[in-house]
Amino acid sequence: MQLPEQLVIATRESPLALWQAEHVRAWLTARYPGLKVELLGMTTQGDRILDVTLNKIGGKGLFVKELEQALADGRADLAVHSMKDVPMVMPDGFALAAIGEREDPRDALVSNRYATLAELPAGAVVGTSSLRREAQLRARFPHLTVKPLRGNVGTRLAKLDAGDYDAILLASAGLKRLGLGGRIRAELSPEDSLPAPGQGALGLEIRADRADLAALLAPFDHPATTAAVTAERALSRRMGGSCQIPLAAYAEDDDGFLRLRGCVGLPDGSHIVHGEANGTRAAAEGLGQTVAELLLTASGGDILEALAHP
Ligand SMILES: NCc1[nH]cc(CCC(=O)O)c1CC(=O)O
Repeated sequence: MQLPEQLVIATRESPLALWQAEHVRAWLTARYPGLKVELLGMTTQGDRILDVTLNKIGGKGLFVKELEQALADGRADLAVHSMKDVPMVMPDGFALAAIGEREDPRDALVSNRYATLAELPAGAVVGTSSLRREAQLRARFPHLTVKPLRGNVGTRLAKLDAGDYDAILLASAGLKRLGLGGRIRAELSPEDSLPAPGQGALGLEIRADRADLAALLAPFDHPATTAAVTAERALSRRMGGSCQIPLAAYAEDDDGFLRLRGCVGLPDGSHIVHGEANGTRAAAEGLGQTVAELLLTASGGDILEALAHP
C-alpha cells in the first residue's frame, strides 16, 4: 500500500473532541512512522447552539455535518467522532472506516455532596439534558428534580461547582479521557442507567470513495467494540434512530457472544420498557433488530405514539 505523506483530521474544538483527535493522531504516527498528521479544528452547529435542548433542534447530525463537509471538499481526510454523536444512518458518500476500542461505557454521577443516586434526598436537583438519562432517573428515583444541562464537559462541571445542581450525570468516558475521572462519585450500573448506543466508542469517518484510507485505518478497529456498537445502532435505527425519545442500547461482548439490552420510554419516566437478547458477533445487526422488535411489542400505545410523533 502506498502511504500518503500527510493526513488531515477534522475535529470539533471542544477539549474532549481535541483529546480524541489527538488520540487518533498518536495512533496513526505510532503505526505509520513518517506520516504527518494535522488537525483541522471546526465549530459545529451543535457547539454553537447551547441554549436549547439538542432534541429540540435536530439532534445528533448537528455535531458531524460540518466535519463531513470538510471531508467532501477534500480539506480533511478523516473525522473523529464519539460514536454516540453519529447518526444511525450514514449519509450517502460517507463510511465508518473503523470503530476503536471502547472506553468505559457507563454513565457517571458527579456531585460535591452525594456519593450515590440513592443518597440524593427528595427534591435534589440533578443536571442532564439527555432524555435517556432523564427517563431512567425519573423511573427509578421519581422524587428527584431533573434540570437541563448543556455545554461541554468543563462547562457542565463548572455549573455543578457553582451550586446550580446537587448532582449531574455525564458519560464516564469523557471524564476519564480528560483526566477528570477523579470527579466521578459513582459509576451507574446498566440497571440504573443503561448507556446510549455507541457510548464510549470512537469512530473514524471517511469518504466512501477513499479505499486507500479505509485500508490504512482498518487496524484501528476493535472487532468486539464494532460488533457491540453495530448491535446498539441497529436497535436504535429500527426504533426510529433520533434522540427525540428516551432510548438506550448497550451490548456486552463475552468472547464473541453479545448480550444486548435496550430500553425505551417516556421522558417523564412514567412508562419505560426493557428488552434483551443474546447472539453472535456475526449476527449483531439482526440482534439489534430483534431487541427493537421486543421493545416495540412491549411498548404500549403511549410510547408508540411518542415514537411516531416526536
Ligand atoms: N452528548 C455529548 C457527548 N458525546 C460523547 C460524550 C462522552 C464520550 C463518549 O460517550 O464517547 C459526550 C458527553 C457526555 O455524554 O457526557
